[in-house]
Amino acid sequence: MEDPASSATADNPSNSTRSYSILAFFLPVLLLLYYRHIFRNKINLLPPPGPKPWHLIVNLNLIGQNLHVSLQSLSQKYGPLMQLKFGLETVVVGSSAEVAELLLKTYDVTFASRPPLLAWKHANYNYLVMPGAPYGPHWRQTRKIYMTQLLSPKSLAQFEYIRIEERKALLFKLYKSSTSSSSSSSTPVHLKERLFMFNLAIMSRMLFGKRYTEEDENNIVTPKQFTEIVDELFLLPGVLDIGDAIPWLAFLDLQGNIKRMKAVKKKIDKFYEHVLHEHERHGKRKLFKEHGTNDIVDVLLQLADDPTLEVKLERDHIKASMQLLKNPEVIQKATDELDRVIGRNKWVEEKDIVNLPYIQAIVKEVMRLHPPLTLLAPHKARENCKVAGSNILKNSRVIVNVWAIGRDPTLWEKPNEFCPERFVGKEIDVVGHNFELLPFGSGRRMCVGYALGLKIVQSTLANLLHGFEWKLPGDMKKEDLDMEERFGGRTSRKNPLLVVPKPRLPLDLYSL
Ligand code: HEM
Repeated sequence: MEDPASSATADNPSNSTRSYSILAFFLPVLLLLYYRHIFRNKINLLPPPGPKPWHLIVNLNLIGQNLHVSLQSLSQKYGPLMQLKFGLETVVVGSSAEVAELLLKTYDVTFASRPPLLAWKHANYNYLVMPGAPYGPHWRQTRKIYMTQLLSPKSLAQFEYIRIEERKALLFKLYKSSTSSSSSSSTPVHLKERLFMFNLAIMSRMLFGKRYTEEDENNIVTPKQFTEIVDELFLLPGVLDIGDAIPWLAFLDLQGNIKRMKAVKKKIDKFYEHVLHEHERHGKRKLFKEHGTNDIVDVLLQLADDPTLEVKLERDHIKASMQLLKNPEVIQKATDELDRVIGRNKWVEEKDIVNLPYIQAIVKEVMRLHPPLTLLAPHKARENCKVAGSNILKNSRVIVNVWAIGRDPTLWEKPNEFCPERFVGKEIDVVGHNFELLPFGSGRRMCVGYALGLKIVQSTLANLLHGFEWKLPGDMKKEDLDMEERFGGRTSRKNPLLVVPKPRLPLDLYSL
């Protein structure tokens, strides 16, 4: 009998016809599947929407003086997740609470690195300073040191005496200027400048064990030199440098920024060397023996001898880490709360803040409308990542516009109005849990000093309102107040805020 299998030979014409018809039937299906696969991948590869780049200048032509404002208006056209080109750099911008949550929480680990900006290379110890450090063992270890040594709840409590002394000194100086004028009207004070110096004094004592904000012949820098250095260090990472956008043009230093970065690095290096020598010379005899506390330089010098550290602390690591460095009704409500809770016979202490919900609401509202950093420090994508249906490419610079989120009309009623009441009785915090309010960021790269920053801001604001009535100088009206931010590393009023303080507590409280 003939084996049916043996009859199915290649040269059998009926068999070949059957194969062709099967192929003819499946080919369109296979092609369809293949094209669907290609098409779908192509969709997967689509970047976030954004303006079309042109030539070398690419999207830089769209950026005005205030980057956060330009980015906000572009995002109104292209959406809350958009992509731009700054030179050769791919820049992805998140401008809504949802997108911020995706970037900083859902895909936190993907976006936890920093782009290698020139400022972080030249002025900040070759990316060793924590805000500019790439994700990895050095950053992890530095962050741990800060969280467990300098900025732990215990250290913050130990250093409270510095904040109390500096706050007393600030309030005393404000009182002095309120009484210094011979005429009945007091001299206006440049409040922003005073607060900057106050913060700097606290940080300088906590970090270096000494106040470098006052004239002292033993100090290696004058207060003016010290503040100039700090200003440059804050400002330079915020500049848009052509060398960051087009790296092969960096050597030309077309804007002169690299020269500035190197100059400030030289100055800060000399300063740090001096501080380190002073600490080494004092050895175990602390500069502030009376409180028995170590400043951060002491802590870092001790850690430098620790053989168990994952990354050996070299002198440059230590120096890098040292670099940490309009409504009368509202005022009436705040002072009513202060009078009721604190009374007129004492100053506000940090521990009182929990009982002052209106003061807390004012701080939140200030941080919503005027976040000290309008854009979070840039993050970097460590790998390709699909976010909200768009593909973000590895090495993209990722920016979150917290200023735009704070003014998003879909999140906030009357977003441009100053209204602390919007926070009263609401569970919205500023420490990275609520993505509509992110003054300190969120996730792995969130501000490491948020607890200290908040303590200083809340207690200072409370005492400024408790201790003084505030008036605008002469015939200046509240409408004349300029609340516009200038973009840079740290935002600040474009024009100085001059105000006149008048004491409102018993005079003996103002003495040092
Ligand atoms: C009101 C005060 C402060 C505000 C509003 C603030 C805000 C911020 C923001 C927005 C970031 C970037 C977060 C991100 O990239 O996602 C940041 C990072 C950082 N902040 Fe602050 N900060 C304040 C005070 C402080 C203080 C007092 C310290 C130190 C003592 C500090 C140390 C740092 C460091 C080291 C980083 C980098 C963290 C990292 O890259 O891992 N900040 N801060």
